[in-house]
Amino acid sequence: MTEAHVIELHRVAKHFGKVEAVRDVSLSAGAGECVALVGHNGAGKTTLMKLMLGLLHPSRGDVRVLGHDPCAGAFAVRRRIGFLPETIAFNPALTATEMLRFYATLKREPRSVVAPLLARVGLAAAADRRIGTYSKGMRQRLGLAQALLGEPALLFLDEPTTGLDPALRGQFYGLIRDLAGAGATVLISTHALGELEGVADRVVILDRGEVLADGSLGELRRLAHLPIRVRVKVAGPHAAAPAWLRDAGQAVNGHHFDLTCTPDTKMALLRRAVESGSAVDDIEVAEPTLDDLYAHFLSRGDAR
Ligand SMILES: Nc1ncnc2c1ncn2[C@@H]1O[C@H](COP(=O)(O)OP(=O)(O)OP(=O)(O)O)[C@@H](O)[C@H]1O
Repeated sequence: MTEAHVIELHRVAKHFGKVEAVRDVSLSAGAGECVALVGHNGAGKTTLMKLMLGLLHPSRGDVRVLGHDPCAGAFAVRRRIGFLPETIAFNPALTATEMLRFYATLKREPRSVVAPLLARVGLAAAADRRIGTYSKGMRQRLGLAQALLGEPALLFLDEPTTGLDPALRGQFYGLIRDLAGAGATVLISTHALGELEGVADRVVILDRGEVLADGSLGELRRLAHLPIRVRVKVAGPHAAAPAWLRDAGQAVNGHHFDLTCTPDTKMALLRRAVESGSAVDDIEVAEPTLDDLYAHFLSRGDAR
C-alpha cells in the first residue's frame, strides 16, 4: 500500500434486492486527507461507509482499506480504524470513563488512554458523570472519543454534526482538522455541504448511489462556474441611476439593482460601479454559497 491509497474503491456497486444503493463508485483517499461524502437521504453514504468498514460485501467491484480487503476482518486492520456511527447508543447508567474503558478493552488498548482521550474531546470535567445526564453535544463528543481509541489511521464519521449547535460543530470540526493534520485519513458523511469550508480537502457529491462530483471545493466551484451576484445601491431613484446600470441590472426594492457576473468579469463591473462616483452608494458582492454549488451538481444529476 502506498500513502496515496489508504482507501481505494474501484467500480463498486451494492444492491439490496432491487435497490441499487451504490452504483459504480470509484474513489480513493490518501494519508492525512479529509474527504466528505455529501448527499441527500438515501444517496448511499452509509452504505459506502459500511462497505469500507467491511460490514457489507460489495455486489461488484473492489474495496481496499489500509491495503486490505475490509471484509477479511483482520484485527490488525480493524484496530487502526475508528468509526462514529450515525446513531450510537451508550448505556446511560455508565459514566464516560467506564464506557470508554469497556471500548478500550475491546480494542485491546490500555485503560490509561481513557482520561487523556476524554480531555481531548473536552469531557474531562464530566468524565465521572453518568452518560444519561449528558447533552446531545456531550454524547457526540463521547462518540468521537470512542472512535479515536487507539489513534486510528483511518476515521469514519457518519453524519457526526447532526443536532450540534454551530459552536459545537465548529469545535468538532477543529478536532477533525487536527487529526487529519496529524496524518489520519478522515471520511465524513453529511447532508450539509455548507459546513465543510475549511474542513474537507475533498468533497464527493453522491446522488442515488452515484458520484456526481469529486474535488476540492475550489475545483468544484471552478467546474460549476456559477454566477456571482452583485447588488448595487444607488443614491437616488432607479430612473436617475447611471445608464449602464439601468441596462445591465434588474431594479429591485427602492434604490437597488441586481447584476450577475463571472469571476472573470467581476473586477470590471466593480470598477464601473466605483467610477460612477456619488451615484452609487454601496456595493454588495455575494459569491455562490456551498448550498448553491450543491444544488447545481444535484440539478445536473437530475438531467442525466
Ligand atoms: N440493509 C438494507 N436493505 C435494503 N435497502 C437498504 C439497506 N441499507 C440501505 N438501503 C437502501 O439503500 C439506499 C442508500 O441508503 P444509505 O443508508 O446508504 O443512504 P444515506 O446516504 O446514508 O442516507 P441518510 O442520509 O438518510 O443516512 C437507500 O435507498 C436505502 O433505503
